[in-house]
Order: sequence, then C-alpha cells, then structure tokens
Amino acid sequence: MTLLDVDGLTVRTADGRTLVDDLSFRIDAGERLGLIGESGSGKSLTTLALLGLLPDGMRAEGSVTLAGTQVVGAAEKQLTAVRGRRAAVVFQEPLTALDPLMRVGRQIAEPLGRRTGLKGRQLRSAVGEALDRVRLPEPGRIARAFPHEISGGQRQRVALAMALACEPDLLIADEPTTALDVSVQAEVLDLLDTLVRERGMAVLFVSHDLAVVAKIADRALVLKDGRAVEEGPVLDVIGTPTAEYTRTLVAGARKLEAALDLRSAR
Ligand SMILES: Nc1ncnc2c1ncn2[C@@H]1O[C@H](COP(=O)(O)OP(=O)(O)OP(=O)(O)O)[C@@H](O)[C@H]1O
Repeated sequence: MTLLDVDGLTVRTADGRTLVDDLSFRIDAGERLGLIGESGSGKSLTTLALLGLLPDGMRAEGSVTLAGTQVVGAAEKQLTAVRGRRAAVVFQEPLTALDPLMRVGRQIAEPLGRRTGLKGRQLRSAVGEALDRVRLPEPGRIARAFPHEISGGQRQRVALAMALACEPDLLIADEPTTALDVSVQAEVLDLLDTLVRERGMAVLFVSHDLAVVAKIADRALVLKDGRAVEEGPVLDVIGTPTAEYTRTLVAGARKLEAALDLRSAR
C-alpha cells in the first residue's frame, strides 16, 4: 500500500527561484527510503513540503499524497489531522521540536494523551514508559527536567519519544544524528532502527552521510540541486552508482573513510 506518493513536487521562492525541481517518489507502508544529497541540495525543503511546513513565502506545486490526503494546497485544519498521526518528524536540532519553557514530561504527555485518551497518573506512567523505550535512564528525572537541563543526545531521544507517541505510519528523520557527538550518533541511530523495526513503521531518512543511510534505508534517492539524479536499492546506489554525481559522493565518502582508517591505525 502506498503511504506517501510524491509526484512532480516543485518548491519555489517568492521571487521564482526553483529550489526543489519536479521531484517524484513513493514510500509504501513499512518501507524505508533514504534521501541523500550534499548541503543545499533541497533535502530539508522536501521534508518540510511533505508536511505543509514550508517557510513563509515559499510555494509548493505538484502533488504530495500522504495516507490519502493531498498536502499541497491543503487547509491548516487538514494538515493538523495528518501531522503527527500519519507522519511525524524528527529534526537535526532537537531543540526545534521542544518548547524550552516546558518540562520534558509534559511535552511528551501532550501527544500521548491526545492519542490514547489517558489522564492523570496513567498518563504519567505512560510518559515514563515512553522515555524508558527510548532508553533514557532515570525517566522520572528526565520527565521533570527542562530541555536545557539534559544533554543533546538525551534531547534527541526525547524528540524521538514525542514523534513515536503519535504512533505515526511514517517517521521522517531529517539528519537526526548530525548534531550529536560521534559516539552518541551510533547509539541514537541504532535506537531509531530498533524502534521503527519493532513498529513496522515507514521511514524517510534524510542525510548527507551515505554510510548512515546504508544502515537505515532499503532504497535511496539521490538529490542534487533540488533534482533527483538516481534512485534504487541502497546497496546498488552505493555499490554501483550510475549518476556522475552519486559516484562523486561515494568516492568522497570512501576517501574520508580511508583517512579515518589511517588515523585510527596510527
Ligand atoms: N528560507 C529560505 N529562503 C531562501 N532560500 C532558502 C531557504 N531555505 C533554504 N533555502 C535554499 O534552498 C536550497 C535547499 O535548501 P535545503 O535546506 O533544503 O538543503 P539541504 O539539502 O537540506 O541542506 P542542509 O543539509 O545544509 O540543510 C539551498 O540553496 C538553500 O540556500
């Protein structure tokens, strides 16, 4: 079953510059697609357009059907019904998703309470379980903390718990580990992989990092200057890239890997 159907998505600025150009792809229920491209290739604008969250002045054209709802041109009310429940998003910087003035527990309680109808003590205990599931130690303490009182890795786990609280059909993860320390990156990636696998959730995983995409995604779509240049099973795209641009990306990643190997061999 097709969960997300993007057909000819184009994003333009108010002065007519085209930043995402005629992009088409599909994600079936439970499928994992990696969106790869260098900085500025249009990855973030694509994810924002999927949820009707483009910045003021930018316009989307084409068609984005998410679980049967047309997102392009939809009224805010329709979009609210789709966001969270059908597709939830985790951004690169978890502070984007978190209210700095609200304790972490309350921020998770909101979507959780809305979906489950739980209240009071039962809701508090469900929040504790949600924090526990994203492997946060001392969930009680974290629930009482404000976002600035916990580490970056812990904040990203909280953002993930909030996204999962809605039990979305599709999780959109936009560079979710890029802002984290290398050691924490691997842990959060592994956690994300396990949690979506357990739930059979579809994933759109956005990253400039080929190695990370290969770990999470089944298929990959390569974006350059807002256009798709290559799409296929992730190991084929990385192993035998056909587009010149993908070859350059793969060669760049190999060079970096080799340099890191040399360094660790010292
Ligand atoms: N609010 C904006 N106004 C004008 N141009 C923008 C805006 N946001 C992004 N752009 C431009 O659109 C293009 C695509 O940006 P986008 O953020 O989608 O790239 P990206 O692939 O996600 O890169 P990064 O990983 O660095 O975020 C870039 O050239 C960027 O400068």
